[in-house]
Amino acid sequence: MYYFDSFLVRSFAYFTIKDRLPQILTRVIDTLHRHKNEFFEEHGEKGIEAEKNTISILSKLRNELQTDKPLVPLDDKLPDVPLWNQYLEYQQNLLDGNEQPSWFQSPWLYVECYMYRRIHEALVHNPPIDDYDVFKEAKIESFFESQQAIIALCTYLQEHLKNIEDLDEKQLQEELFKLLQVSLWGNKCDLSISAGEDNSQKASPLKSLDNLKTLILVDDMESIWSLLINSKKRRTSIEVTRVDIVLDNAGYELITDLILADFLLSSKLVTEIHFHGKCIPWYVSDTTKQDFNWTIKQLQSANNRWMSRCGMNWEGSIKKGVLVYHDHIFWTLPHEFCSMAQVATDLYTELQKSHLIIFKGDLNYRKLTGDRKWEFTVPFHQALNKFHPAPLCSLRTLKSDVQVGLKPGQGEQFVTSEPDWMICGKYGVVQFDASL
Ligand SMILES: O=P(O)(O)OC[C@@]1(O)O[C@H](CO)[C@@H](O)[C@@H]1O
Ligand SMILES: [Mn+2]
Repeated sequence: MYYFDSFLVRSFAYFTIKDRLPQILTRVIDTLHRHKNEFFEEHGEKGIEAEKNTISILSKLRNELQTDKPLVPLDDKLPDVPLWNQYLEYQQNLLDGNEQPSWFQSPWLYVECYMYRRIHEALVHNPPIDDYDVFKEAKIESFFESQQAIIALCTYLQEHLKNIEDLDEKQLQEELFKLLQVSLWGNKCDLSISAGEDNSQKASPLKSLDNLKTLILVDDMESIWSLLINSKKRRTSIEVTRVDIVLDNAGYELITDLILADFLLSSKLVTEIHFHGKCIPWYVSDTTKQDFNWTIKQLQSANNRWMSRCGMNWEGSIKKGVLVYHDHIFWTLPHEFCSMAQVATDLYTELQKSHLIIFKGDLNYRKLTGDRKWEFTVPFHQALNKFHPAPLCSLRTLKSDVQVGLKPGQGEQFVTSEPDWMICGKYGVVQFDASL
């Protein structure tokens, strides 16, 4: 480990930038090669030309990355370009005069986000394939690889929870805890950490919960339960209880989030759910609006009756306005969340309407905590650095070396027995922050 301009450039970060990011770029180039005919059929010669140009831009990008070239401003005229280029200037100002931000010499969080935005820029510059999602194939494959687990969850929701009104409070709490854990462990299925290798859910999601419980390092599920049940008890017939879920990966993880949302609505713990997805293809498997709509349609047309019932119900909830999908450019900027109030005031104001914001996944956790090398025992509230639009919680499996809110010795216990405990995705947290 070494310090660089107050950012600790960490060994895992270096591995990611030097090895994993080029692998991801290579997969993207390979995907474009493999879809050449599709581009020709759809767009003729123009499609082939666009594919060729995009591949050469991405090959050049990969070389820049691998040879630690300076980071350059974006120029694809999309609305987020000024924010990206201001951020580059901010990074420039952190350095002394003659140095320039470069791939190895800039904060990991920034250069990784920057790479995904540069991939998008390469496509945007090459109509008519400018709206092509280079990760779509991987996300779809991951969905189909997780079919058994998805069927198990839809069956559980439709069969086991069909008489949800008859459940008493204790049973309701138990079901909430189960589905919070299913949503937490759904976060293991992320294609960025696997650099695109299959990372689908094979085991039955509900059967494995008990022996995974000990792997939850921070368990604030009780706090989430009391916030929701008290809000339900206090709520008059015309009032709203709103939960926002800041989504992470498409495929299996998105299903776990939809199942959790359905339970929250059907149990009347919550009256509306707001989902937040990404505006552009991001970190290989993150959910875009296209992924969200495709997933609902896919369920509806499934030949499994419980899957299609879920798909119909969820489309109905969207039509009724109790399930709302948002996407804001802030989620695909490099900024830490403590700057949201300044950088994306409209989004911060929107999130202030929520009673509970659930942040899914590791990248969101890194942005919540500013991706700093905090001491493990620093309180979560302190690491949030005044980011607090509403009570919030993180459901995150550990895939990068930042963790706060642990008890003394809880992190240190792994240093010898499991040195990669923070990056292997085996451990998780359900970490809650109540109020300012
Ligand atoms: O946010 P997610 O999907 O849980 O994880 C994103 C991730 O795979 O990408 C980064 C490493 O490349 C890390 O933040 C993390 O490992
Ligand atoms: Mn992700």
